[in-house]
Amino acid sequence: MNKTGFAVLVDPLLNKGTAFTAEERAQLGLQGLLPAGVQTIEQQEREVYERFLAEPTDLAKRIYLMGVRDSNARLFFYSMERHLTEYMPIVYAPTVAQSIENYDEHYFGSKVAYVSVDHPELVEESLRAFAGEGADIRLVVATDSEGILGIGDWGTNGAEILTGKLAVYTAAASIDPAKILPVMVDAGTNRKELLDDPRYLGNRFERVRGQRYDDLIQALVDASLKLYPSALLHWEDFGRPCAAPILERYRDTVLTLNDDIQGTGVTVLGALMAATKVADAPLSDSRILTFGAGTAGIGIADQIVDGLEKLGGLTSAEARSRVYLVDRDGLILKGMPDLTEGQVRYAHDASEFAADLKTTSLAAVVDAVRPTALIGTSTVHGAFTEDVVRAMASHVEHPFIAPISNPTKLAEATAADVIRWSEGRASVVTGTPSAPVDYDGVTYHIGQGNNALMYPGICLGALIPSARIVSRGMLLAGAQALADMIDTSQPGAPVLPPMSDLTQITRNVATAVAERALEEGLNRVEVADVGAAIDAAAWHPEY
Ligand SMILES: NC(=O)c1ccc[n+]([C@@H]2O[C@H](COP(=O)([O-])OP(=O)(O)OC[C@H]3O[C@@H](n4cnc5c(N)ncnc54)[C@H](O)[C@@H]3O)[C@@H](O)[C@H]2O)c1
Ligand SMILES: O=C(O)C[C@H](O)C(=O)O
Ligand SMILES: [Mn+2]
Repeated sequence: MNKTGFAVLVDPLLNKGTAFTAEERAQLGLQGLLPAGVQTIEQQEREVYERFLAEPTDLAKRIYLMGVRDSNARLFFYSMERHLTEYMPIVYAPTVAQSIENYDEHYFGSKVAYVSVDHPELVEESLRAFAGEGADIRLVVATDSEGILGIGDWGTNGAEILTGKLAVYTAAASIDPAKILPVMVDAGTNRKELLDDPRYLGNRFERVRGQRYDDLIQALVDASLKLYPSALLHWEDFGRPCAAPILERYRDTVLTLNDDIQGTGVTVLGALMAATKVADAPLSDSRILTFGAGTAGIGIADQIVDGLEKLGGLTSAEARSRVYLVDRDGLILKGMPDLTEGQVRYAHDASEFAADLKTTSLAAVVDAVRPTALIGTSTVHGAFTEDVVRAMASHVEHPFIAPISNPTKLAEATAADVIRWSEGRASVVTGTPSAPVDYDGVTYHIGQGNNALMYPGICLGALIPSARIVSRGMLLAGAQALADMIDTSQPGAPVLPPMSDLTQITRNVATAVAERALEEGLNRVEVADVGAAIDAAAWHPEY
């Protein structure tokens, strides 16, 4: 049944507000519901952008823009397309973290589907209710909010991470917002302030673990496969105990992507490949030290190892031996208690090191390991001190240094400090945007090492041929496509393409990923021309 009257105006995918023409107003029963003036989308957009500029704080800007998204999606994306670089840090990281931390003051619930560990039998109904009968959902994005960025467990207040990821999907990959379903998995929260806060809206109990939790996740996977068999399931910001096990359970049989593990892994691998061009060293010479061996840290390690093996020609054992991890208790060594499965893969033998090595000193570990690349996924602000960066730069002419913990306040170092302390020799990427750095007559542009560069393209590339799974080969093809966009001939050039090129990055990644899926025979539909299929699938924010 076609909607009329207010039902049109409150549907963000139908609403045009004051841009409805006189004819449309008559047809849709809107006469009397709008002021007399008729605007073009350009006029509306100018007003949106002026109001965006006038809002006093980043958080106020985000609340305003997401309000536009919720009332008129085409207008929001039309505006985002025009001001992508300015809107990204507001809609997405780092400002999304402020939305979540201040949720109680500003939200009454986010526009997402909620599923509860108490009611796995209602999961299918929740998805149907949110998407509407007959919806053509191609992408399900789920979080349980246990590990939001680096700010931890935010229970259902973490739902805003979904609205941020969704906006990026559509802005970057032109995925029709009507085809994306965000799901807040409510398994409780371990944040005491929330449990004690009368305004908290999620389940008021500690996180449920074990069989009941696994059953809820299985119910979500089952419902998604049943209702939307060709959809990709994207997992975001699950906590360390759950993220990797969920991915391992489903990655070989279901079309699925863990953004923090795989999206981050390919982003950093792409940057590392570009950095080896700057260093004029083969990828196979890389030695990796990852500080913060959790979900993202292990995801990056695994992805780099796959790259060293398949692109660098090392054996799998050789590739693994090039990775060193430091976590809370220092350098990860065989026999340490309570290692995760991922950490065990990279635990080194203590006999490789001097007996008096202070394994909890990052600078001392850098001196012992002599890594070419240092990656920060620890959430420890300032952990890459001057000593650490100078140690990196003393062993390698062009080290790769990636303090990518989010949001900005948790980053291991600033780009400016890393450039200064390495005397302009390090290739740097940061998780949130960094201003260019002037040092010794050169302007250094800093790549944003954020999985936003990759997850839209991987997903689009998997959806175009309706891939059965996201294979390791598809991920590597994506990383290669990213690295291929980098021209390192200019001094100060970044090792990742700029966020302003996000739609082109996404297209290149998607093309490579789709072509690899076809080569590997993972496609469920035939695609003769990937580029034409991407164009045909694209949703455009126009009236
Ligand atoms: N830029 C990106 O695209 C991107 C993607 C994913 C995650 N991240 C960031 O990475 C960070 C980690 O995320 P995660 O999902 O891996 O979290 P996580 O909790 O799974 O991992 C964090 C790890 O850091 C370790 N750690 C904590 N304190 C430490 C210390 N003092 N010394 C050494 N290690 C310490 C923890 O023990 C844990 O293993 C977050 O800030 C997140 O925003 C960035
Ligand atoms: O959300 C981001 O900005 C990147 C990443 O997924 C993270 O968890 O930090
Ligand atoms: Mn994340």
